Amino acid sequence: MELFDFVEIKVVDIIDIFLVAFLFYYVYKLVKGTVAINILMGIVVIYIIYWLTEALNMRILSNILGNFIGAGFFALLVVFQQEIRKFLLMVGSTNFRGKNGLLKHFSFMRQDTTTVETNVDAIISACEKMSMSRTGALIVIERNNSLEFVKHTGDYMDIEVNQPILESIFYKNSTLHDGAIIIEGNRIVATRAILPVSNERNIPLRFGLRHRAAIGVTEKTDAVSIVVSEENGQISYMKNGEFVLFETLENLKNQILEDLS
Ligand SMILES: Nc1ncnc2c1ncn2[C@@H]1O[C@H](COP(=O)(O)OP(=O)(O)OP(=O)(O)O)[C@@H](O)[C@H]1O
Repeated sequence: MELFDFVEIKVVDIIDIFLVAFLFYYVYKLVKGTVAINILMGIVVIYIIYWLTEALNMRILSNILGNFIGAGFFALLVVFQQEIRKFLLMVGSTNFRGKNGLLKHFSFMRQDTTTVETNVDAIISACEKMSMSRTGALIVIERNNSLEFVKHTGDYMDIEVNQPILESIFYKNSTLHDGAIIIEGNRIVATRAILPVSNERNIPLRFGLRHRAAIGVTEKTDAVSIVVSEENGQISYMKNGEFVLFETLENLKNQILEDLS
């Protein structure tokens, strides 16, 4: 008799294992570096103790922990509200989109059918210029999720994206320089918009409100944002509630083009 005769692995089991691994990977990615990781560890410890008390037939303790775990499921939805939201956004927007993405074949599932391409060249050139002159800027580019809720906090506009316009909006003495601009397709549709600020604890302290706001909008929607720091001219790119690292502006341009495709 073979040792593993009793183990029958079907294709479905393999898919199951992959999906669980995928789920764990994303849960870990979301909670890594946040306070949520401590809560998650607490839950794992309680679950292990519960499992042990069950195995050892310790009925009172296992009953108490069992009830706690049962009710805990709903508590988890509240505690991990931000993370669950981020996770659903990540699953729903990032990984299956793109030129060859799965959702491309299900075009009826997309809210937006914008065909006008954003002038990414103009955005990058403007950022480069603003970086050299230490001009602070915050640019948000809409993807599938509507940004109506942030647009109405600023002034509605309808201007074509081009380098001089971007530079003049963020020019220090301009009346429009404060807050964020929102880009839809190749139009600047709002200026002076106030974005939701991220509460993420693992954002380094050297980043102030402009950077937190740029992260915040990408946590709540699938938009991408670009910041030019007034303090040091550094250009940052944010997506899915995180900084996206890049080496050169050419890399950044290609990354944005890929994310918008
Ligand atoms: N919630 C927000 N939504 C949109 N814009 C914001 C928000 N909070 C701050 N800003 C913009 O960021 C500007 C500077 O903020 P702050 O100095 O705290 O940012 P920072 O991240 O340190 O960036 P910098 O490196 O440019 O100083 C503000 O004057 C404002 O224009």
